[in-house]
Amino acid sequence: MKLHNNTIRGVHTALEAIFEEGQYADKVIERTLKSNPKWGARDRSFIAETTYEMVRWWRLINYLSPSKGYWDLFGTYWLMQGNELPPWEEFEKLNPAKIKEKYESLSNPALLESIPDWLQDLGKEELGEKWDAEIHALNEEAEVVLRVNTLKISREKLRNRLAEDGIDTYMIKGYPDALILEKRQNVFRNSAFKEGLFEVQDASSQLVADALAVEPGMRVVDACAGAGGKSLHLAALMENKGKVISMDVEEWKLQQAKLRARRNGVTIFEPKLIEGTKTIKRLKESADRLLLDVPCSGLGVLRRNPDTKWKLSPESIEKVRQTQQEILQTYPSMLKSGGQMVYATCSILPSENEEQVKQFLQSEAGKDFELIEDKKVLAQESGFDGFYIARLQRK
Ligand SMILES: C[S@@+](CC[C@H](N)C(=O)[O-])C[C@H]1O[C@@H](n2cnc3c(N)ncnc32)[C@H](O)[C@@H]1O
Repeated sequence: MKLHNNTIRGVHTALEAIFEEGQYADKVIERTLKSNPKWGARDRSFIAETTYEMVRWWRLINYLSPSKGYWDLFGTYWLMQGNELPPWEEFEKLNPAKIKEKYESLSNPALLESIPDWLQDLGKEELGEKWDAEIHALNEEAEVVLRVNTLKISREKLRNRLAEDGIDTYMIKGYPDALILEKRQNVFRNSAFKEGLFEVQDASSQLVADALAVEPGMRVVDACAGAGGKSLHLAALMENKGKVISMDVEEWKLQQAKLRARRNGVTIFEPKLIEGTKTIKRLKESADRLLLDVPCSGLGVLRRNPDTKWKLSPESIEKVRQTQQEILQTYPSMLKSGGQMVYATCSILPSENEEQVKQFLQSEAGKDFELIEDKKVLAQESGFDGFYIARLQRK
């Protein structure tokens, strides 16, 4: 592949914003790509993919590179991918044989998987022998998965329609609404997306709404709805009949959800900002189903958000665990007797998952609840994001 100076500069600008200004990788890439309308489709995918991959392998690249200069870092990354460097003066300091030798003499697993030492220790402590294969799987590039909006089109019809536009997809067993892209490409510009015929949503994430066993006509509360990914799925499973009350503490996310609901043709969506415990109390025993898709470390979705590795800390994970238990202690009161709820995270750590549910069930707030089943979705086994999904019933 031929390298171009100006697209590499695009990658540098993005990396600077991510590592020096602490901005989120997805937002930075979106902005970088917008900054130069002259870049074609190939340039754009080079910038997006290279930035993501360099963020993913940042610790390892920094270790192998002769300096912290962006040209050295990029050149090191390029060589790590098995490519050759062009004879540019920017790459003069790089010695491919030296980098290879340094890589081959490595044995520290945290360096090899390019994660912080504390994360290696935590992963081992929580997942034991499953950790090594899990972090390896979480370092792979994610596939692009679509969720068909069955309110507007069937999976088969959407598949044919996308194929006409050169977007080939395949289906997999166990994920009734999913289509997986054969080849990574930008689907947001496709007319089918603009018409609300699909959303981009990982296959594991699609299992969450399925687990809630909703039916048309029910009153469903999605208490941590964010930008509404799972609310939209719930509404589709409910055939747009009943009510989906989508709550969050961040108003801007609910605004985004509102726009997406419109595009998806979802009319049973009702956004509700959580302004304190009062908002929760007002909905006491009013829901047939409750989804708690709680904030989490995001360690199950490192493939998609590799910058999470560098933003997390043991303290931030502890803080998020506290929020998870606070939510479990108060939000289930919104569920009617006999109703069901799902507690879900995109984390693979038992301390955010089954241990939280156990603590809830043993507490006063959980005494009327029982666990029906739970699913620990590991990336190494599923091939998709890591998730935890527990289904509980209120007696
Ligand atoms: C995992 S995300 C939700 C993703 C969303 N369900 C989806 O499918 O796109 C967790 C959400 O919980 C929200 N959140 C954080 N603290 C909360 C709280 N105390 N109560 C309710 N939501 C909260 C965050 O703003 C975030 O949008």
